[in-house]
Amino acid sequence: MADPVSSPPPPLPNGRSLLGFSLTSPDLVICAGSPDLMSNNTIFQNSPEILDRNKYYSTELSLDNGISGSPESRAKEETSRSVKFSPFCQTFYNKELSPDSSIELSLQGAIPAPLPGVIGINVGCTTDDGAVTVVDGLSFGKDSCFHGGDTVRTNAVEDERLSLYQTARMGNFSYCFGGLEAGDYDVALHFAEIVFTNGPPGLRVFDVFLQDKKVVSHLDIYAQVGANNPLVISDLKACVGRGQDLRVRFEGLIGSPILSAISITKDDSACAGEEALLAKRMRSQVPECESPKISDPEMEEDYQTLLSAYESQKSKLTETRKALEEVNRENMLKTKECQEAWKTLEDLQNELMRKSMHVGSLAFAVEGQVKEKSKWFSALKDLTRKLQIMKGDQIKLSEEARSYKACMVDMNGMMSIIQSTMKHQVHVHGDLMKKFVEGAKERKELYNKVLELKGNIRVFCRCRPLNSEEVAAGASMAIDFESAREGELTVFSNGIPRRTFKFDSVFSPQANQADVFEDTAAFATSVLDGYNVCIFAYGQTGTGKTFTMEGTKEARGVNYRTLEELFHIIKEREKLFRYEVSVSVLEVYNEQIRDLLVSSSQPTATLEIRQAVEGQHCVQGLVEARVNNVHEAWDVLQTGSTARTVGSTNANDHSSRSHCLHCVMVKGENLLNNECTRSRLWLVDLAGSERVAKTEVQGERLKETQSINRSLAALGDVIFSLANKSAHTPFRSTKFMLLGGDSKTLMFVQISPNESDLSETLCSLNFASRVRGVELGPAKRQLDTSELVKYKQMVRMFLTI
Ligand SMILES: Nc1ncnc2c1ncn2[C@@H]1O[C@H](COP(=O)(O)OP(=O)(O)OP(=O)(O)O)[C@@H](O)[C@H]1O
Repeated sequence: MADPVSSPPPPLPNGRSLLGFSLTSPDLVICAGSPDLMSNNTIFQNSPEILDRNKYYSTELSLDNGISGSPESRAKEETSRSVKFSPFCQTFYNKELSPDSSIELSLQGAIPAPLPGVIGINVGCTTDDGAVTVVDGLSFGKDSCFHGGDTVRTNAVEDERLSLYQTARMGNFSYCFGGLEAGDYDVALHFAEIVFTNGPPGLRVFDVFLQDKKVVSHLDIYAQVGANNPLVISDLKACVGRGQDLRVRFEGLIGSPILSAISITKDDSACAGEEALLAKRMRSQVPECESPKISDPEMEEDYQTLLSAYESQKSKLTETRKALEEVNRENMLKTKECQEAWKTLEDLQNELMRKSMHVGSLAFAVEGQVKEKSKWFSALKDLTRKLQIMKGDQIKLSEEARSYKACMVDMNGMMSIIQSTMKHQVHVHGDLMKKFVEGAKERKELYNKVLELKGNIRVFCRCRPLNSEEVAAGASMAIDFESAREGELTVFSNGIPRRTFKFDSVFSPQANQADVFEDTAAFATSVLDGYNVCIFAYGQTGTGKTFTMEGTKEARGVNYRTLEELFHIIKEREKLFRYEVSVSVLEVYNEQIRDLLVSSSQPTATLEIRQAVEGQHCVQGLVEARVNNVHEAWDVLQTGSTARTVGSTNANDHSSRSHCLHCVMVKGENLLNNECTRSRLWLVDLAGSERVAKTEVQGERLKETQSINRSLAALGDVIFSLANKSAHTPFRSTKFMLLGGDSKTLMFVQISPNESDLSETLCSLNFASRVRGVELGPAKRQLDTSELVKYKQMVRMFLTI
């Protein structure tokens, strides 16, 4: 006897496998939010329809056919195991299932009953999706008869012919078609990968069961036809017994199964053949019995015995049939009970599934809460620790505050002491400041006094060395510097000492520029103390006036060194004094004043001297360039010097034919008492004095030389006027009145050592000596003006020879 149950009930699904994900995993959230799933679809909204379990588990018992079906039908089953793709699929994609995939077809025991039936379902399609889809003459209506899974929809499949594949069902689901006539059916399944459209293969592998028999195994749609392409597996044979349902179930091996459409058509030919075969077998198994005619009494007896045995067997068979029918009825009842139990079980499973999902989401939420709680807990722990530290700090601070409070009392006492000390100090400071200002003033006055004692007009004599031409010509020295340290020099003529001169300083040809400046530096201090200073070089052409004043880049002269000293003292005094320095450069040429800072391209206006304050004069409209350091000042002075008028004389190839006057204006402010000063430093390189007869010049150059000599004679007037401290300069015709006023004057008298220049040398020395003598001696104050006039006339006479 065969097993009375045609197919075992499917294994009881648990909530976890139904869900397809771990309850505590975040898959739940990801699935719900996946863009591949329709957002308005939930598992609850797509609850499966209740299957007709009366049919699902009904079992037909037949002694005639047995459970496995006839050998013929088994033979047919063997031959019908095949994989068939629809022409549609083959035409468009021409692909086959992978070797791993196989499709099995099993023929169930069937009772022949010619029933019409064609079912087409567009899986995942709802009534909202519109009209019925027709493919290959078969209509596909809205989705029904399903159990489990979710609907999926895609817009990627736009071809109208492929509209069947725009919707699908995904998950572990099954279809159950009830009310079918008993018989064989052809089942065609339509698949398309519309979710994992980017692959790779192997993301979704599943099996298909027909009437609980696996007919397709390890199906991987993406591996077969790629994404958004149809795959049709047709001619899957299913046999439906009387009162049975047709069941198609999908089980995922990797991921969830997916189905786009399903079609079922009745296979009449198979049923007809099966029916005929069944009738033949029925006939062969139940032959008609006729009573044979037996003549032999023994045989008659045997026959009767057999007949009675047959009758008894027949009655037993009838009883057995009755018993079987009874068993069948009981079985039906039990089946009904089982179906009810199954339905209850399924309800429970659904409930369990819902609960599991709820538990899953709760678990997820709890997990989140736990995480949040632990976060808060650690934050709380952190805060507690900080609070403890702060408490400790607060205790320390309280202690410190207490000690500070105690200190404050002492501090207040100290404060009052400090305040009174401060007051005293401020008072002392005021006194000190007053004393300092007075001291500074006193120092200035004393310094000035010293300079005054040295003489307001001081005369330094400097002798240049014999130049190479003079040496080559065998020139002899006319000056002896043995007593130069005492400020004396002796003039020789033909080897006999003719006369000795005494000056404030005498510099022999061996003295360098630094030696010369050593005694000059004090004048820079005087300028910053607010005194006017005038330093000029006087002498015969080519005796080194320009060399002493300007110098060269390698051997800086008085001009550069005085400026350097000036800015050095300004830097030293910067905390006590604020100074502003500006410079002008002008030349006196042919009795005309020219501003050397005005570009030669600009029209030159005749500059005139005006009286500024009592005893002081200034040039109106003279450019004054503001300078901040020695470099800026030197650059400006150099610009002016290069514009100076020079010419060639017998005595000097590059003789200065004009008087070059550099004026440095200093404005000072004492930051302690706000006392302001305004002073000038004149640095004058005079044109060379020379005798007209000696230089043999004529025409313009003669006029030029005469003009130079005239102005130098006028300089004598100015100097003597300074010596007299006369507020009124009697020689207004000279431009040197500029140098007038309360000036300290330093005169460099430059001489030549050459004996052939002796007469010019004597003239210069005499002039310088008289000037010095006039100024220095106490006789100065009682200076005889007739004597002064005599000297001036001497100078004039000498210069015009
Ligand atoms: N003390 C000295 N040591 C070395 N060389 C000197 C010295 N004095 C003058 N000389 C040189 O003598 C030459 C003439 O000097 P400088 O031009 O300075 O004379 P000057 O008196 O300015 O002439 P002028 O009045 O014609 O302009 C220059 O070549 C200069 O370098």
